[in-house]
Amino acid sequence: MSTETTTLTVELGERSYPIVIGGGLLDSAAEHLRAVGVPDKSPLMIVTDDNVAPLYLEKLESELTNGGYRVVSAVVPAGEATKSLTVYNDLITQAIEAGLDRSSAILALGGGVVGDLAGYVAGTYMRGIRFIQVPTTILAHDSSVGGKVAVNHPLAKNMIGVFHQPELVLYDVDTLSTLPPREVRAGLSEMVKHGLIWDRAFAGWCWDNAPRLLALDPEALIYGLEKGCAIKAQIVSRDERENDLRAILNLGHTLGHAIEAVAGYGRFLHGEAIAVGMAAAALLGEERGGETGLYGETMLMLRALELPVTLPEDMDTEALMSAMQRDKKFREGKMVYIVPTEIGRVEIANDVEADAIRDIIERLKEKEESS
Ligand SMILES: NC(=O)c1ccc[n+]([C@@H]2O[C@H](COP(=O)([O-])OP(=O)(O)OC[C@H]3O[C@@H](n4cnc5c(N)ncnc54)[C@H](O)[C@@H]3O)[C@@H](O)[C@H]2O)c1
Ligand SMILES: O=C(O)C(=O)C[C@@H](O)[C@H](O)[C@H](O)COP(=O)(O)O
Ligand SMILES: [Zn+2]
Repeated sequence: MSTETTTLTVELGERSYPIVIGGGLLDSAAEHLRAVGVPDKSPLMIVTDDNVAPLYLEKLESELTNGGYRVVSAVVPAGEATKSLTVYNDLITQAIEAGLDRSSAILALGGGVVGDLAGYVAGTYMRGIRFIQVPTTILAHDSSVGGKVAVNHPLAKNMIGVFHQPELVLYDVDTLSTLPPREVRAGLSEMVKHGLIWDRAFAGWCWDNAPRLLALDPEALIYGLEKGCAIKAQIVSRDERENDLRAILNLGHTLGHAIEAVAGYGRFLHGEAIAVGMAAAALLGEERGGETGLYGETMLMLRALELPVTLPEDMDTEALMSAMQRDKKFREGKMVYIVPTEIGRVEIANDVEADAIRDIIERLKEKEESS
């Protein structure tokens, strides 16, 4: 996929950083690291997973080595279960053994799992060292931007983490050509989320262009990724630490994270669980007086992207309800839900009754039975 390079900026004062999006960027990684001031006297550590390593690790290692950097690499098992304190501890050990110091950078080469995990290592090793995101999934247009980094606890997603912004997001879209179709679909879930929370026209565009996006049409894909990154960057710039506005990026996540934890990490991909969560949120929104057709249109969009919109019959409603109590938006005894009011607009609501959520969960199961 050969394309022009676009650079967006996450505006965070002296911690602002570029998101560079284009084809062939792995081949010029050293130049991009230098441009953001990563020194070459201290070793760098690339963290990647065992699916991505055979595809892109050697290319990145040799580019950086040829560019004058000293590089060590750590390969973790692919999959959500890797976002754990156990793997985190292994990576800290490898960083110490490799002699990483406070001028070193950690590079995350992979999807959101590697990005969140490596970012948490970078954010805590010696109280925080430089961090570079090198995303290789569609979903990672979301996860690589904004500095939320974490590992999971068996009881709750992303429960152990920090905010640690990267200094560069280097998004080589050529890497996306090797993504398995299920991962393509899961990534598009967060793309359409950016439309559903912020930009009605973009949500409509994702719907209209679903076949092109699913087929990895380069023009459509790059437009969608740039637009998604731009929306995320705007929101993060206005509310870096989720005091208020940033919570809207959590559309579908209260239920989605509960689904991931209750099902067992990895059974539902993150983007799949979030799609079910967004369907639930749209149903809730319509019932609370949102625009007519909100639920129906959201369902059509998600289905056009071939995403799940129902829950398996055997999913335990009360287990989901308990897991939702552990959501990071739960404050002062109140659940907070991101509820659509129309396509492209959401409210942050703390007055949703638990029974309304229970009822919606049951109805999402019923829909599967009748289809
Ligand atoms: N920090 C944030 O703001 C944020 C935002 C959204 C999601 N997340 C997190 O991101 C994670 C999901 O990320 P993901 O969907 O990228 O999952 P992932 O990192 O597990 O990647 C998906 C799968 O694709 C493989 N893969 C990655 N790149 C590939 C490529 N180019 N070619 C072939 N295979 C490739 C991986 O090995 C993995 O098996 C979840 O843990 C979620 O909580 C974080
Ligand atoms: O960046 C954010 O803010 C988001 O909410 C983006 C989400 O897509 C992402 O899954 C995030 O990791 C969820 O954050 P959490 O605070 O609910 O764990
Ligand atoms: Zn998410």
